[in-house]
Amino acid sequence: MIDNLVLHLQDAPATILLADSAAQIVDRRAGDAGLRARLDRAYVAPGFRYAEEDTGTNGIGTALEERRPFQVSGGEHFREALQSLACVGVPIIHPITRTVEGILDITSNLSDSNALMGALAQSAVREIQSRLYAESSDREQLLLQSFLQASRRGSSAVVSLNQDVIMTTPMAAQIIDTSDQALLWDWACRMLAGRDEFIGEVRLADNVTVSATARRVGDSRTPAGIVIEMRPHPRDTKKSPARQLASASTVERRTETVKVPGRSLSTKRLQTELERLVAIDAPVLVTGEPGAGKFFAASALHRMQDADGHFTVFDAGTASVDPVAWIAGLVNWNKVDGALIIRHLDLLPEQLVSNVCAILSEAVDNRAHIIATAGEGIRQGPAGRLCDHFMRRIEIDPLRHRSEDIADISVALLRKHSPDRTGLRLQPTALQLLVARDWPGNVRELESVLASSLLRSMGSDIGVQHLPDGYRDGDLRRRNASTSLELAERDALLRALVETDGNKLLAAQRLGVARSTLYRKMRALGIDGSRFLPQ
Ligand SMILES: Nc1ncnc2c1ncn2[C@@H]1O[C@H](COP(=O)(O)OP(=O)(O)OP(=O)(O)O)[C@@H](O)[C@H]1O
Repeated sequence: MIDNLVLHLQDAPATILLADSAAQIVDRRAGDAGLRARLDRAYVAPGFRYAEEDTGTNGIGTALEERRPFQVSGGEHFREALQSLACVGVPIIHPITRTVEGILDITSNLSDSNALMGALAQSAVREIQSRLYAESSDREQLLLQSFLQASRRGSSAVVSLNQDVIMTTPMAAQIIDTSDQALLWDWACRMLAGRDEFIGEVRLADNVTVSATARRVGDSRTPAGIVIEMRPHPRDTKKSPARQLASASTVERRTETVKVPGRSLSTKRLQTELERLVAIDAPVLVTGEPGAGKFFAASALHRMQDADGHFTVFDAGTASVDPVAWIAGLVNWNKVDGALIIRHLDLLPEQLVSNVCAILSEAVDNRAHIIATAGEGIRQGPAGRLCDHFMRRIEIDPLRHRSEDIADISVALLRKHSPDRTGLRLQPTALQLLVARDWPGNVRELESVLASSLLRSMGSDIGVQHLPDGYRDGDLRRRNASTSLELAERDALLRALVETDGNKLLAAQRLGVARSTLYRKMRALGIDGSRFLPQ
């Protein structure tokens, strides 16, 4: 490569200097006799070192220091002996390791300098770098590609490494020191044993703690290396001045297996979805009807992600009481202190939507743990545009679509309301009645029915006689609806009634039918009108 460049400069009054990563000249080529003599007199020759700290501003040392092409002419040189020269130095950066391998410099007499010198040096260096890339192994190339992919993804600090090489984004370079390479490698190898991805916290050598996601690159038998995406804890971004070379210690998040009560297909799907989301640091939106268990699922997910961490709950439904204080609280939410759950996002007052949008965008960048719950209608309201921030969604089915869950959920709820009386159960006939209902208020309604039944049963199993009024009647069944069309109609009708708080006129308008039609349909489909508020 250098020989090629020499050919280019054969007749030009310029010389090519090659320096190593310590700014020591290792080669000098081309240049006429006059220039060579001048360079000799100024000690610009192999064996001499041109580090900026020793020689001041110069083409080699300053380009090395600044890691970028650097042009310097005449009097801009610090040393007098160099002031009759013009130089341009270009760092040769290894494409895999990103370390500066050396400097290619073109020097001429000041009177002969021209703007093309810089372009020529840069194109030569590009050529050298692409050869270095071609000569690197497949493993290193694969590692580089994964590194670039992760770096492009977002704002976290990225480190790619194996036993031989380490690549860092500028942000990562601020966080880690050279001594951290072995430490990170050791941590990631231990954590990735038997899996492809691990999320946890790692304490670096100078007590900087970072949340890190480590991913294996390549197959498990012959891995090319590991990509680690790190997010420093804000209090740790500045390294402590007294660097303590303590040994590595890993602070892993303790995860917990949470089993959602229920045996329906819908609950099994929910369980699988929650387990999948545990490893993903992205905002999650949980939607469903009122009382269906959105918050229950959100807190289960949080416990699965971080069993010991706490979370802060903000209820968007109460934001209109004091919007300024509400949004100030949200802005000041400190991600270090755990996860954030925003309930009833669909009820967020319109005036706060933009502020929450900004907070969510930042959270997405920081991969903070945010879970929001909302009614299914969120898309239609002003808060609809917030949905775009949630790449992960969970939908909680209404209880009437998963009546197989009622037995298991009842056991959990009875235990919750009567922790001392374990083994307390619903008698089969009572359970049968409960299973046959529509539950427009979903699990919340079931919970309040069971809580009041418990008071009546005074410690014994719950029978039909203990159920509250209106829940003992076996005729109030939904199972008269037999076809899927009828079931769909029932759902639409019930939803409209729930959403309008039982206001039949509004529900009929929402459905686009006359009120008389609504009553007729309710009777035909066995919907109990008395369960909704009288108009
Ligand atoms: N699968 C479940 N097992 C046991 N309890 C549940 C389950 N789902 C919900 N619950 C309980 O039911 C009640 C209502 O649930 P939750 O508050 O999660 O509903 P929601 O969908 O967030 O309601 P809303 O949006 O109306 O506030 C809570 O007390 C919750 O603990």
